[in-house]
Amino acid sequence: MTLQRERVCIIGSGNWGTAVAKIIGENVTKHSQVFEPQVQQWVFEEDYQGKPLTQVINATHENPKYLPGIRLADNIHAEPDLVKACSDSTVLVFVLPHQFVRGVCDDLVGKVNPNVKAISLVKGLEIKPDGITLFSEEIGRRLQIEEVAALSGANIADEVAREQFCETTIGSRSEAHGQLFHQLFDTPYFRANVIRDYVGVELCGALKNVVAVAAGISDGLNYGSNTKAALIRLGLMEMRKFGQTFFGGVEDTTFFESCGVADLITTCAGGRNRKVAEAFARTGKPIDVLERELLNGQKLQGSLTAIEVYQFLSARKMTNEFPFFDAVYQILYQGAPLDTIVKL
Ligand SMILES: NC(=O)C1=CN([C@@H]2O[C@H](COP(=O)(O)OP(=O)(O)OC[C@H]3O[C@@H](n4cnc5c(N)ncnc54)[C@H](O)[C@@H]3O)[C@@H](O)[C@H]2O)C=CC1
Ligand SMILES: O=C(CO)COP(=O)(O)O
Repeated sequence: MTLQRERVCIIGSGNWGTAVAKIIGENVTKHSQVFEPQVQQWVFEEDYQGKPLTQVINATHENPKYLPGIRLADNIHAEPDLVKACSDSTVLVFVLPHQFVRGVCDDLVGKVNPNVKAISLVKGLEIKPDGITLFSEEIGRRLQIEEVAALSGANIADEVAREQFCETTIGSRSEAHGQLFHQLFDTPYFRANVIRDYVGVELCGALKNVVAVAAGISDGLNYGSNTKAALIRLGLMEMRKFGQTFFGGVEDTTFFESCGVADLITTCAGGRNRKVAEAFARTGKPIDVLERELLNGQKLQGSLTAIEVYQFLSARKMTNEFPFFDAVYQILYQGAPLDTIVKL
């Protein structure tokens, strides 16, 4: 009997999506008894210097818009048609800015095999005033996929792409899926640890972005390392409280994984949320203007998550129980003084 090999599709091709494509392209070749060699990558099509980006990627094996200077394996095929990219696949890797997940899922309803295995690398939460959902659960519910896993960690994409050692955390309810995703992602320079607490993995990945905004504001005020460390600690406590209050089962040990305290440290030191928040503090320009000016099409997650968390808490009259998250929102969007962040 010959076992069916897994066919992988990566949904997304930004900075992280491209770094992950590099890892996946190499790992499917390494584990050739488990995975088909060809990997599809859905690319949100755009013009790059007069040519479609997918054409450029397929010709040069590089995504010069979102991860310049990094070569992808030849087995990565950039595909502009979402349904075509996914329809034949048995493994789906969602790696999109969180504001686009809803639209992508809308386009995929009824188009993917229900036995497909899926993992979300999205750092954000599906928050509406009336409720809060993890993207793994939202993707699973919308596309009728069982037990969608999550991956999150201290993983600044450019550093991972340059093969600088780091760790990551995979949260999977299913042990078998956890093992499969370990084979798909783990490398000597990107060490993956599989745990069961997918809820904690995703919550950390989403909420640390709001803390990174606070860290950027602190940098913009020329405060030093002590202040940033204090903000990281205060933010971490509030992340934990948010998990305990709205998601009973988050385990404290998850905060000690790469997705927890390690991601807070790296994002608050070198991430995009930090960088744009620092510019906000220095210039006073609106965040969306700075995002366009500084990120060349890459997207912020923390400033949006700050609004979503605020609206969610506000609808429950609970903003005063989460003063850190409230302060970030008030500074970014309500004109509160920048140093509100150190007067909690
Ligand atoms: N960049 C990083 O260092 C890391 C990012 N992440 C997370 O990975 C997720 C994806 O982020 P990146 O790959 O960095 O993306 P990015 O922010 O670098 O790029 C934005 C992406 O969105 C696409 N896009 C634009 N409009 C769209 C639309 N209407 N529909 C669908 N896609 C559209 C663009 O083509 C581009 O691929 C985010 O949740 C992020 O927080 C996680 C770890 C590291
Ligand atoms: O999630 C990240 C690193 O783990 C990247 O954070 P930024 O989106 O702030 O760059």
